[in-house]
Amino acid sequence: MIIVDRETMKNIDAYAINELKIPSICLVERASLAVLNNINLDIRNSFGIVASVGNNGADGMALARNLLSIGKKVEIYIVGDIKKASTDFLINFESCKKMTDKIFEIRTIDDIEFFKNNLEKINTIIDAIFGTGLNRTVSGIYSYVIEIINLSNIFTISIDIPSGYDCDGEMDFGTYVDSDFIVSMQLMKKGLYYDTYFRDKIVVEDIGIAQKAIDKFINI
Ligand SMILES: NC(=O)C1=CN([C@@H]2O[C@H](COP(=O)(O)OP(=O)(O)OC[C@H]3O[C@@H](n4cnc5c(N)ncnc54)[C@H](O)[C@@H]3O)[C@@H](O)[C@H]2O)[C@H](O)CC1
Ligand SMILES: [K+]
Repeated sequence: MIIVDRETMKNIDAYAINELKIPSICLVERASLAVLNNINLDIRNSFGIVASVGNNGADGMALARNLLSIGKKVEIYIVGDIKKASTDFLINFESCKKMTDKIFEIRTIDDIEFFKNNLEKINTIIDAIFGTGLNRTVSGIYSYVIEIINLSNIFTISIDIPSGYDCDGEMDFGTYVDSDFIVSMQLMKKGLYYDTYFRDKIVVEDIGIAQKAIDKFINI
């Protein structure tokens, strides 16, 4: 098994997209389908997609669109400034806006209360707040949202990495999602592998990042 740190994963991602010209939206779509294929859709019918506005959130928007397409109950909660959203986030966010009006921004303490109360109506949380882009302490509204997710005791699936958890397993960024299951993209992340608490709750899925990009940065 190949195990990578954050920097190596970011380098591989960038090389695949910028040098091999693999469209990043294709990787995002594959990531969303990788999560979808790991959900038991016979028992999971109502979803709260909790996303920030980077590419971990982009994976979340693509998954939300796919869940809406098959008729699942989906509520989308955005934590972060949509005006700063990544291009890939906006592509599927635009579609989600056409498919549902249950899209809520979490910015204030009142929004936090609304979020907490609404969670009672769903049976699965999708954590799409942060992935390999986490680079500083989790604070403010982000930490409130993560605490509410953890206190909810609702089955929580994290995209790529539990939000707030350091990909390399070295830094304490304050708080992180206590994921029940993690679908990590393409390669096992160092922090998750060496942390026995998460290692048994994770699957690694191929999302179409070419072996040529991996070989360039991995010295086997
Ligand atoms: N193109 C690709 O490389 C692919 C990535 N995939 C997914 O994308 C994430 C990595 O996305 P990125 O945009 O780099 O960062 P995040 O979405 O993890 O974070 C968003 C954004 O948040 C800011 N930030 C960092 N730390 C904090 C903090 N403590 N508080 C507030 N904000 C914070 C920072 O600016 C980040 O940019 C990867 O994990 C995958 O899920 C696709 O799956 C495949 C292609
Ligand atoms: K995440």
